[in-house]
Amino acid sequence: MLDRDYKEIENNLVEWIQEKVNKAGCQGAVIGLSGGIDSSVTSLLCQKAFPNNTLGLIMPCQSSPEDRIDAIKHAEKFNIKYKEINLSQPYQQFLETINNSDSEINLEKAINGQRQLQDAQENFKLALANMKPRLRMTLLYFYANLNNYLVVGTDNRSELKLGYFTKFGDGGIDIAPLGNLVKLEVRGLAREMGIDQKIITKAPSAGLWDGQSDEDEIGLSYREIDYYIVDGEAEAETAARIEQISSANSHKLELPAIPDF
Ligand SMILES: Nc1ncnc2c1ncn2[C@@H]1O[C@H](COP(=O)(O)OP(=O)(O)OC[C@H]2O[C@@H]([n+]3cccc(C(=O)O)c3)[C@H](O)[C@@H]2O)[C@@H](O)[C@H]1O
Ligand SMILES: Nc1ncnc2c1ncn2[C@@H]1O[C@H](COP(=O)(O)OP(=O)(O)OP(=O)(O)O)[C@@H](O)[C@H]1O
Ligand SMILES: [Mg+2]
Repeated sequence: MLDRDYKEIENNLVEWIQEKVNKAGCQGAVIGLSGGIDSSVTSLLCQKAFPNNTLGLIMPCQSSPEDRIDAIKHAEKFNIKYKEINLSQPYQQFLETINNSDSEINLEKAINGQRQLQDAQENFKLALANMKPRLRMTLLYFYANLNNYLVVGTDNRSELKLGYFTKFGDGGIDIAPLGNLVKLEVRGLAREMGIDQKIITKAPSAGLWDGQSDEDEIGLSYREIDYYIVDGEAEAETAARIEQISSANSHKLELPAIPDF
């Protein structure tokens, strides 16, 4: 699986992005830059496809300062135009508005700047966390509208199979160039493209709360997930778990249900 011609994949994806953007009658691409591997690879592909019309947006939202630095370094290393727009305050204001308007919920902990939501009730934690990618999506579309660009998503095949993304958040995109590559293949492509080693080796994280890790939250390693997706190889229990998660989240890749009567 890992033994693929990544140079050829890179060239094909650059061409594919050009085709999709041109076919849409658009001029370029806007991408959220997180300092993680998926957005680093995607932004570099876009930069190669549209050297003068690629925009990276760094959007901290009570997130890791180190990831922000990694994103800036990546953009500067590859000469990717970027803007930084900090969403921590608007996010905070959303929470305060909910808190002041809805007497049934108490968001005091979150409002007091407590980034650690680990202790919160699961529903509460996800409801708060998922607002962050949805705010980012709003800004990405602002810049897409403004510049006649497409919003280029970073979702890979592993995340799409599991539905491991926020509906209408990081899943709210126009095209997904990495959508046919599993995470381990994205790493192969990143090495081929000269992405920083630090970005390639950092633990995948949605960065929605302190210490979040994809593999911990999913309860499976990308090695297990990817070998199952690509080769069908997995312990029976692992395979069943992947299919169960995938099926529960399949609605995220479908259009809203409409009555057929
Ligand atoms: N059967 C169904 N048919 C139609 N709609 C259905 C549905 N079941 C739920 N829904 C709707 O979907 C909502 C749940 O979906 P959603 O809001 O996405 O929320 P949910 O899937 O619970 O949470 C998002 C997950 O993605 C992870 N994530 C997010 C962002 C980035 C990354 C990353 O890898 O970087 C990972 C995050 O850590 C979390 O585990 C429900 O509240 C409901 O509105
Ligand atoms: N702080 C941020 N600023 C801008 N965009 C962000 C930020 N955090 C997340 N995103 C966007 O959301 C996408 C989904 O996050 P995700 O964590 O899956 O990808 P990643 O960070 O690029 O790679 P990894 O999965 O290895 O952490 C990112 O690729 C990026 O486009
Ligand atoms: Mg990340």
